[in-house]
Amino acid sequence: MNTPLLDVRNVTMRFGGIVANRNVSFSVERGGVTALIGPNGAGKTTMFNCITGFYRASEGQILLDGPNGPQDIGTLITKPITGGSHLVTRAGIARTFQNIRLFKEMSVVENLLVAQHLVTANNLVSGVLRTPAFRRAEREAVDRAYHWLGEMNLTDDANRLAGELPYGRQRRLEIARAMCTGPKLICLDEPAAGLNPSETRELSEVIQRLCKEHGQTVLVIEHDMGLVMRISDHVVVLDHGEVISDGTPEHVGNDPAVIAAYLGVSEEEVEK
Ligand SMILES: Nc1ncnc2c1ncn2[C@@H]1O[C@H](COP(=O)(O)OP(=O)(O)OP(=O)(O)O)[C@@H](O)[C@H]1O
Repeated sequence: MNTPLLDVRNVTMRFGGIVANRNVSFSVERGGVTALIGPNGAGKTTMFNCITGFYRASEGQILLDGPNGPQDIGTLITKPITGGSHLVTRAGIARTFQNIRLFKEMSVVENLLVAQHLVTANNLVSGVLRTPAFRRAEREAVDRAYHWLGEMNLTDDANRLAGELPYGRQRRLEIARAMCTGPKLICLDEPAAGLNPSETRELSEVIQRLCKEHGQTVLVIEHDMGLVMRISDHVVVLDHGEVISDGTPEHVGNDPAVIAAYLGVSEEEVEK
C-alpha cells in the first residue's frame, strides 16, 4: 500500500488549559481531496495551523512524505507559535486563509510573482548582476504565474488590482498563488466562505481539476456540506478536538456520531 502524503499521529494541541486538539490521528492520501469538518470550535483551524507550521503541536507527530522520506513538520518549526511556516512551505505545504490575504494594492500577476520568491533559487548578488540564471528564473516565474492564472480562469484579470476582483476570483487567486510554489499538499481554509452558489460551483470545478488533471493533493476545511460531499474522497470529522469519524463522504454522512455532533444531541437520540 502507498504511504500517505501526510500522516498526523496522535497530535494534541493545548493553549494553557484549553485542549484544542486531543490525540488526533488521520492521514491524507496522495492525489485526492481530504476534508476536515466539524461543528464550530471543533479544532479544525488549530489542526490546520499545526500542519502548516503556524503552531507547533504540543504532542504527537505530523509527517510529510517527500523524496527523502517522511519529514516531521515539528522539527521544521524552530519557535513555537510564530516560527517555521516558511520552512514548512519550503518542505512542500501551501495554504490559503479563511480571511483572504492578498496584496490588494498589487496586480493579480504581481501577487503570483511575489509568492515565488521563496522557491526560486535567487539571491541579492544574482539579482543585482542580473545573471543568466536569474533572468531564466524570472521568466519561469512569469510562465508559472500565467499557467496557474489560466487554470483558475483568471487570465483576463492578470493586470487588474487584486483588491478590485470580485470575492470568488480573489479566492481562486489565492489558490493560484499557493499552486505557484509547487506544493505537494495544498491546504484550503474554508474556500467557499462568503461565495455565492455560482462562485462555489466554479470553485468546486477548479479543486476537482487540481486533483484529476494535476494529481494535486488537497486538504480542505469547509462548512459547506454540499461542496464537501461533492469534491471529497475522504472526510475526517472533529468534535471537541477529537476525531469522531473518518472515511468516505457516504460513511461519515450516515454516521450517527456525526449527525449527533452537528445536531448537538447524543448519539443514542439519533439512533432512536
Ligand atoms: N490561540 C488560541 N488560544 C486559546 N484558545 C484557542 C486558540 N485558538 C483556538 N482556541 C480554542 O481551541 C478550540 C478550537 O478552536 P478552532 O478555531 O481550532 O476551531 P474550529 O473548528 O476551527 O472552529 P470554527 O469552525 O468556528 O472556525 C476553541 O475552543 C478555541 O476557543
